[in-house]
Amino acid sequence: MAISVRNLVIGSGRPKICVPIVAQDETEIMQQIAEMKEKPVDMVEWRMDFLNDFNQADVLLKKMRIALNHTPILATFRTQKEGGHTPFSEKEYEQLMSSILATNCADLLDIELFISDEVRDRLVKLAQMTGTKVVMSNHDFDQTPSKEVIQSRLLLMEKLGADICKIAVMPQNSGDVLRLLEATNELKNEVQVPLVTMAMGSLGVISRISGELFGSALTFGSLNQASAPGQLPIEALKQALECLEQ
Ligand SMILES: O=C1C[C@@](O)(C(=O)O)C[C@@H](O)[C@@H]1O
Repeated sequence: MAISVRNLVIGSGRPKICVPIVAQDETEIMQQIAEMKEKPVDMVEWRMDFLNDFNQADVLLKKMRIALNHTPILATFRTQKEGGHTPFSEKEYEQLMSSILATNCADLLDIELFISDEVRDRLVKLAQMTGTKVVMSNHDFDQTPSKEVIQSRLLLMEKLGADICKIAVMPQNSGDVLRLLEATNELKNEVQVPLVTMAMGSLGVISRISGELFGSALTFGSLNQASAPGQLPIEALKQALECLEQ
């Protein structure tokens, strides 16, 4: 099923292109936003774990909201155990995410499935109260779990209130990529929310462009610096998606 965020429909038609902002401070953030202006960007993900200083994150987000006009913003703090850049306690995670929600400037918030149950559930509730969509996520940078595990994690996310369920895995061989695609394809008509799945690294590139066929609604493309291995530059990603568009 598709959802709308501002004017963007996620979950029908070609996968939408989400571009991560990977920046240390306001100057870099604004430079990247300016560079995006000419590019086919459907949504921006702000990877807050790359920031030098988290204290001003809410103030920065308000400025980004203005600079980005109507482009939807996904706010993400990726924890280190799931591939993030900076060590952070759960308490800090919850405080940062709550301060982001209080601005009402993020359209979507990434909440990790495996943060503690209490923090996760409190943040989901807070996001719902502020009308912010929840992208629940899980990342495995070492391997690709079994099809059953991939599917059960995505189903659990839906049950816990996710508006979008996302999983990224690391394939060791082509069979792993196929399993991720099969898990997605089988589940796409069983869930009521859009799925976002990807196999990372060079082996997994096919999964970043084939979402319309197999059921992944969003794909991450890089501006200058990739936020995860295997991301294609935005223009190449757009071209590949157009080639495969049905
Ligand atoms: O969850 C994801 C997906 C991702 O890990 C990728 O593989 O493209 C990139 C991250 O920035 C994002 O938060």
